[in-house]
Amino acid sequence: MAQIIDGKLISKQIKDELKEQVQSMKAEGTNICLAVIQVGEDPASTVYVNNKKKACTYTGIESRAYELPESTSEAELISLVEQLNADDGVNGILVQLPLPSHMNEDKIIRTISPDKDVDGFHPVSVGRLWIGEEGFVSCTPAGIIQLLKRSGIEISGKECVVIGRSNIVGKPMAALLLRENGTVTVAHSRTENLKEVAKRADILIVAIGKKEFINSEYIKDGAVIIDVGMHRDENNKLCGDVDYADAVSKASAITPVPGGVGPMTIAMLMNNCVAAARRQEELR
Ligand SMILES: NC(=O)C1=CN([C@@H]2O[C@H](COP(=O)(O)OP(=O)(O)OC[C@H]3O[C@@H](n4cnc5c(N)ncnc54)[C@H](OP(=O)(O)O)[C@@H]3O)[C@@H](O)[C@H]2O)C=CC1
Ligand SMILES: Nc1nc(=O)c2c([nH]1)NC[C@@H]1CN(c3ccc(C(=O)N[C@@H](CCC(=O)O)C(=O)O)cc3)C=[N+]21
Repeated sequence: MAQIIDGKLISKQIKDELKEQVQSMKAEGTNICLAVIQVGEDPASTVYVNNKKKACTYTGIESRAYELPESTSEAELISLVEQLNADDGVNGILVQLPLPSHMNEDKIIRTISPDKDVDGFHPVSVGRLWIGEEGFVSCTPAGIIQLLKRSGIEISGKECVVIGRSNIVGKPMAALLLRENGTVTVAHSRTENLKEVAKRADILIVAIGKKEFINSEYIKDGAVIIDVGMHRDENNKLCGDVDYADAVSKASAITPVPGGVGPMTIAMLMNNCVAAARRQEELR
């Protein structure tokens, strides 16, 4: 029987730990505030943004929501980000992705001050991660490391295969597994013999963006399966990049969707906000 890794429960534990830290910081006069910017009304983004607001309320972090119309110009968005960079009352800035197609996401991400980059997407944060300096780490991969550690799964020395090489999931995931002394392979759409490559994994992280793509044929007996994917099926039910019903028979541990990686992303965002406020306090 596979161990079901309960991301909802583990994320609650982390949020409870953070809640206490936020309380004691508040008692010493440090308020913590996250600014969340959403451009347009993509329904999936609205769900995620609302989950972030709820987590802020739960942990005692103030959240400021900026809901901008789809028609907002890039210059207007940049000017809002610059204003928030300069605002001492704001500790973290998150611009929800994807942005409308008339905007250059990389340019917007670079506008966010690296000191307030709680998503960990700024090139400065990415560089710090790869050279092992302290900095903000992308929330989804950071959450996956917490899931593994808190489930008692050893990373050091293990064969870790990451499928997907996006800047926000696959690449930072590879960096973190390497930092934890895993032996890391990154696979992608040009990988030959993906099944064989995936089957090497003791720990298989799947971030492809294709509904239920990975089944038991890609899985070594006893592997740990982490499913980052997020989709809705024909019946509007959430599902992942992994065919859970099939994969569960081979895995020693597996994350469900929903209730796996998703809630951890939000918990790590809260963690990054607390860290941002701490660092800014030290710099003052
Ligand atoms: N739960 C959470 O908190 C989060 C969930 N997500 C979800 O995770 C998934 C991945 O997100 P993201 O990384 O942003 O996605 P991207 O679309 O940016 O990247 C997908 C990656 O998968 C690779 N890929 C695509 N098709 C294949 C294939 N057939 N075989 C092997 N590799 C393939 C691509 O390769 P190539 O580079 O060659 O094109 C690319 O590197 C999505 O479902 C997304 O919704 C994302 C962020 C957070
Ligand atoms: N700047 C930016 N930062 C992000 O971190 C970011 C982003 N843009 N754009 C989109 C992706 C996706 N993402 C998720 C967050 C929470 C859940 C989550 O809470 N999932 C729940 C279910 C949610 C539901 O009910 O739909 C679960 O898996 O149990 C999922 C996905 C953050 N992202």
